[in-house]
Amino acid sequence: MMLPLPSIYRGIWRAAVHSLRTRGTPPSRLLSTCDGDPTGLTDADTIFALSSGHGRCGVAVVRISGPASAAALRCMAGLTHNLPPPRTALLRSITDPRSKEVLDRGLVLWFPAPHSFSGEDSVEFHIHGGPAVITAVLQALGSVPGMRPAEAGEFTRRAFQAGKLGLTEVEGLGDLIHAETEAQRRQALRQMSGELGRLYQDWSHRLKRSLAHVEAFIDFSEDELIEDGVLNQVDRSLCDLQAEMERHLKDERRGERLRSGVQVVIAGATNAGKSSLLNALCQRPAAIVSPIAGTTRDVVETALDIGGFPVLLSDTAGLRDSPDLVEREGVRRARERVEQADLTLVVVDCAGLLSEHQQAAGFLQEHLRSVLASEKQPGTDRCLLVLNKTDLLPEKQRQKLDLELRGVSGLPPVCLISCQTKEGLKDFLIVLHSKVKTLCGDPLSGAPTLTQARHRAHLQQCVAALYQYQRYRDTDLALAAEGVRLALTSLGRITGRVGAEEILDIIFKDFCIGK
Ligand SMILES: Nc1nc2c(ncn2[C@@H]2O[C@H](COP(=O)(O)OP(=O)(O)OP(=O)(O)O)[C@@H](O)[C@H]2O)c(=O)[nH]1
Repeated sequence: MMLPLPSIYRGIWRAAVHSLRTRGTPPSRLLSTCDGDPTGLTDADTIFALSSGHGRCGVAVVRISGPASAAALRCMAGLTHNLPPPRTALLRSITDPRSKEVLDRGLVLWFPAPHSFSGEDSVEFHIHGGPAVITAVLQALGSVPGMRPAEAGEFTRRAFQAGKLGLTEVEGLGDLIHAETEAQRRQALRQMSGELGRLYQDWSHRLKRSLAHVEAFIDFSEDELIEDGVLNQVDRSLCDLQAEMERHLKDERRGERLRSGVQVVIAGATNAGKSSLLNALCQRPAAIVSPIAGTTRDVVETALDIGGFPVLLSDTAGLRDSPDLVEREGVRRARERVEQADLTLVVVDCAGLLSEHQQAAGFLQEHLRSVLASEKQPGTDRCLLVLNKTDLLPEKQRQKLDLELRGVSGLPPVCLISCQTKEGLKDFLIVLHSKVKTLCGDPLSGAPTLTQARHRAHLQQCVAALYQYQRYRDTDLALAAEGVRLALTSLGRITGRVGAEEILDIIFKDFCIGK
């Protein structure tokens, strides 16, 4: 790129500041999560809270963050002169600063700023985890001037404000705390390590660069200070970026599914053994089982861990026409669940199937269509056919059925089970696990995936804004630039950090030779 003379730097800087001020909202500030708090709580306060879980436990951790941390440590751990070496546990008596009564004997740790979780001076007290000890220490801390109990998430908010964590890392941390299965833990840890944040930061940087170039072209091309090829370069860069974002969005919601749980719905005719299957999978009588057709009327949900993947399993009302209003509502709900399901387990009573149908495969295809409410060939990748009650079949017939259905095109994987004898359940679980795994993807392999609907919405806005650039590129460059600015703002809402200063930095870096 051709660069202006040093005397022009100031002009560029002024023009850039001016253009950012006058053309729409600058994508500058940190997100409003950090805005002033109407409750009057300020970041100058030193905050404290029990950071370990509530209830009786061996050791409880009380965390303090803010400018008065050192004072609290001194007065409560009897350290009149020197503070302990940073990040080194020291066994001390912990006393009430008012009465000087010893409250407990425990470990104290000192984390001077900026090398702490929150980026501020911080202290940890590792005390005995009895409720009376915890209450006494928290009350004593409340009596230290400048200290107050922390609001929910305030330590993390301070870490974010101090630039210790990006928004995606903050979200990863939240997910890690809430992770209930192994795969969720892996995904959350990966996000917390900043991989997703770095991907978005890279995109953000490329957008800022393009925006800076377009802005400069608008302001200086008439003075012939900007090379003609600049816009073509921006076109190429934005086109590449858009393709990357669209690929990232085409992930079939695997990361979000893993984060919130795979919706697996058990559906089928009455008395097929759907509730029995739910109970067998969760190993408790969660749903009522009875020989009376139409027993289950509402949706019964349970959360399961299938080989490290989270599953939300729903039993539904048996599908049949009924004059009963309540049952009809149950069937409507069942159909609604099937529509929203990531995976449907279509349960069929195989004893009834054989006695009534010579051609099991043909009947099952028809049955699947009616359960999945699909006119076309039912999607075989989002469903499993579970033939239950094999214990009622003579062995020969069971084998015949197995052979007949193996590899029939147009049918999803077929599992023969008996909820009564548990035969076939192990193999069924293997098939189910593999399905769920495919639906969630491997959280550790490949590029980091989207994990939240929030990210998806902002990214979709980002891509739409890049289309705006393309649309106006040849007719109205100011509107096209606005598209890039909107894209940057949308992306900034994910990462939580887009600053006008950063755009100006890039203008300087790219256009000032010798700097
Ligand atoms: N022999 C045999 N009976 C079973 C098996 N699984 C379920 N049953 C019986 O079949 C009947 C219906 O079972 P449910 O689990 O209530 O069936 P459902 O599909 O939930 O029935 P609805 O509530 O009517 O939709 C009960 O009497 C069960 O004990 C099985 O594998 N073998």
